[in-house]
Amino acid sequence: MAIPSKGRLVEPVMSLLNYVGIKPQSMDDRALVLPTSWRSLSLIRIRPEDIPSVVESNSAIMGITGLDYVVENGASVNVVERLGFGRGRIVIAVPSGSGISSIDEIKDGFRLATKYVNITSAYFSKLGRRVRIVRISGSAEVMPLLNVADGIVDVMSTGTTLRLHGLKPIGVIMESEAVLVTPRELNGDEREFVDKFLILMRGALASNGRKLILMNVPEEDLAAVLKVLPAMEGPTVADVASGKPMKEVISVVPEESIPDLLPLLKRAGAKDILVLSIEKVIP
Ligand SMILES: Nc1ncnc2c1ncn2[C@@H]1O[C@H](COP(=O)(O)OP(=O)(O)OP(=O)(O)O)[C@@H](O)[C@H]1O
Ligand SMILES: O=P(O)(O)OC[C@H]1O[C@H](OP(=O)(O)OP(=O)(O)O)[C@H](O)[C@@H]1O
Ligand SMILES: [Mg+2]
Repeated sequence: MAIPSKGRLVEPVMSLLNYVGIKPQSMDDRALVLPTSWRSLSLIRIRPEDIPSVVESNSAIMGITGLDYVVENGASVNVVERLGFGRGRIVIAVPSGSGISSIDEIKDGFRLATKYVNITSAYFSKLGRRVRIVRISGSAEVMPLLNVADGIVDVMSTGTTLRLHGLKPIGVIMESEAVLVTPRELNGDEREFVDKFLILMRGALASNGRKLILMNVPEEDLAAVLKVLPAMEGPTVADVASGKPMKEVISVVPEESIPDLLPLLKRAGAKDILVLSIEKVIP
């Protein structure tokens, strides 16, 4: 699997893999190939912008990178999952005092500094506009200040970096987030491996923020307890083998509901409440 060697995505990708149960076996931060606790899986650390090419050539059967880099690269790969982190918008931004407030006001010859050369040129070609693209590989926000360009196309998340450099967004070209990509063609074994990974990864993502809660409830209090208890699909109510008029109630609830939920459950009559972490949810 190709994973980012630098930048924003490194940490969330490593923690996602950890969640799935994949642990790198090398601690050497210079190592580009990391064997893992899954014997048939190695992680290859690649620049995020190069990951689409590596996956397209079948040299890795999976890769995690930004959707923006997949589009920019133009590689023919399948985007099999959106991962919900590394979210941003690729925007066109101009100096706040420029008097320009929409893309329509960007005329032929306008200089745009960007590392998203292909995305930018495709966008303006479609509009029939001939902008001048200044290829850079980072620090885009400073380029208008230096008069290297009249505006930029770059990723924006909170907008802080744009504001800090006297820029304002005037249009969104695309939304981006981290994605899992695979080659167009996989053999049977590879497909099986990717499917196994996907089941575990979706399970880990779905379990995020959820807790398993179990409790004993005297039968006469059951209705009151069920009234306050949220559940994924209705709580499970099971008999307790003690012979007492007692039930065991099991449910999966959002983690943030726990502080409010516990006193409500106690008051409703629940006893011996256990709150447990969920490793995976496989539908
Ligand atoms: N502030 C941000 N918030 C969320 N996602 C971001 C942010 N900045 C970049 N990304 C996304 O993270 C991915 C990898 O970013 P990376 O660190 O390589 O680049 P960058 O920070 O955008 O640029 P550079 O390192 O070239 O300045 C990209 O897909 C990008 O869209
Ligand atoms: O809209 P904002 O929330 O301000 O985020 C946008 C900024 O984040 C990214 O840079 P990053 O912080 O990763 O810095 P670097 O890539 O220059 O190290 C990106 O290149 C933008 O400059
Ligand atoms: Mg960065």
